[in-house]
Amino acid sequence: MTINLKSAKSPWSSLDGVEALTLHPINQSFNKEVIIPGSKSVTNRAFILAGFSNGTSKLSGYLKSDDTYWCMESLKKLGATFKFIEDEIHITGINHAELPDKQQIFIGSAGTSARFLPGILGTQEKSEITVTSTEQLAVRPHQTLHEALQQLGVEVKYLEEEGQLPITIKGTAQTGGKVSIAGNQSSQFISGLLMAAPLFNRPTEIELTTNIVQSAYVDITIEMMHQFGINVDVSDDYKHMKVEQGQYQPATLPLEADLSTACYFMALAALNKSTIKINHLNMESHQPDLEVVDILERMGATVEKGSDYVVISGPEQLKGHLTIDMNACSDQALTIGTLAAFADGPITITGVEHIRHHECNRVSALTESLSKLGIDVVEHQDGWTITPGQIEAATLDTFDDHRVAMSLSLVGTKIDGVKLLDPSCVSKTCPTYFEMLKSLGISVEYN
Ligand SMILES: O=C(O)C1=C[C@@H](OP(=O)(O)O)[C@@H](O)[C@H](O)C1
Ligand SMILES: C=C(OP(=O)(O)O)C(=O)O
Repeated sequence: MTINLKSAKSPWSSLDGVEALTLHPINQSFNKEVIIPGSKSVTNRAFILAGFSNGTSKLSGYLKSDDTYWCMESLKKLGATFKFIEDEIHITGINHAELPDKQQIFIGSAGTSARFLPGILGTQEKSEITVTSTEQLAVRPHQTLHEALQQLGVEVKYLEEEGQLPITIKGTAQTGGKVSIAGNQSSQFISGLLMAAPLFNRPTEIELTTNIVQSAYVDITIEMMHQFGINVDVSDDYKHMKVEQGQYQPATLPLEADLSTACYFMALAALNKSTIKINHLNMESHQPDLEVVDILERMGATVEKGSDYVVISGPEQLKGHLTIDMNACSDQALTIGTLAAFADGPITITGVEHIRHHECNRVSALTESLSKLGIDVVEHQDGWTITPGQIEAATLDTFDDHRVAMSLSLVGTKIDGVKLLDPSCVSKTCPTYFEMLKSLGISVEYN
């Protein structure tokens, strides 16, 4: 029996049937403004917390993409209702005590749903929920989270391969209590435990046995749990967290724009001696990819930060001779790795071993892609040393990974004829990405 699917394409995907696209360079500087769609991380947290609140939440600024579509559909199957009213989404939550006795949900390729939902689904003894996904997501790391949930009284059963999706989740008479978990594979495991904790039938204490990668995502979780009425006690070193039992309360919230998506537009300006103003950003955001602004500054870009915008202007020549630890904002390692090919000296990126287990093995995917473009790349276990050189156009695989596609698209804005295969994978988090590039004057030819 195989119940996982190959594709996460949804009614919110774009570029249906487009097998490849070719990019052509800009050839002149531009000075433009853009608005970035909602954050996938914030939207899926808001959908889930609203979906388990006792009332109706009103959210604006949410993201429409494959990851958020399948999260919404899963919550609807569990009993939540979603209504689109003008530019808001109104979500009426389910009481977790009324989860269906038996149900099967499909979460697409979303790491967020895979790590945030199992805990919450394990808060009821009577219900048995099967979680299926794409084949890509099925084989990403999950078992550390599942073992932690088992310590907390949740039953997790593997339906195919040990440690992989699909799984069936069921609560028991006694959930909650103390749990120890490692945070060095994925911060999402910790976020998932935190979000479930108030709904367990005992108070929950989480102890971290390692540091947390991309720990700012845990800050986003704690901040949003607070917005939905639940407080988390955290020690200064993040090693101990304590969550009391409680019910999520509905919230009315504007959701933040996606700072990960914003980075491709900042990088585009930095690379093309151009200026971009990105409006409606939360410049105090916990989203870790905001750190890219400082990285671009180190690479020679000029930065102006406003209260709700940032302006990035690219230099004549991007600077190299840098070592950059990107552990805290590793979703952007591919973006900076791609820009490194255009710098005036080598750039070493460190601290990103865990991205070998994201949508694809991102470390080897960038090595392969830049090598095809003629760039000298030395791959390390936790990153690369990239030495700029003569770049030749090539046809590039996108590994069904939105971040590979968006990062490599940057090369096509400088070098004529770069062809990207399967560009619709950007629909995971930004279905409108290539149309946004076009609106900035970049030539995108769909093949
Ligand atoms: O919590 C979140 O919303 C996310 C956490 C990070 O995952 P890991 O901590 O698994 O690296 C990040 O890469 C992902 O894009 C979004
Ligand atoms: C790793 C990512 O996604 P996910 O939420 O599926 O983990 C990402 O968006 O770069």
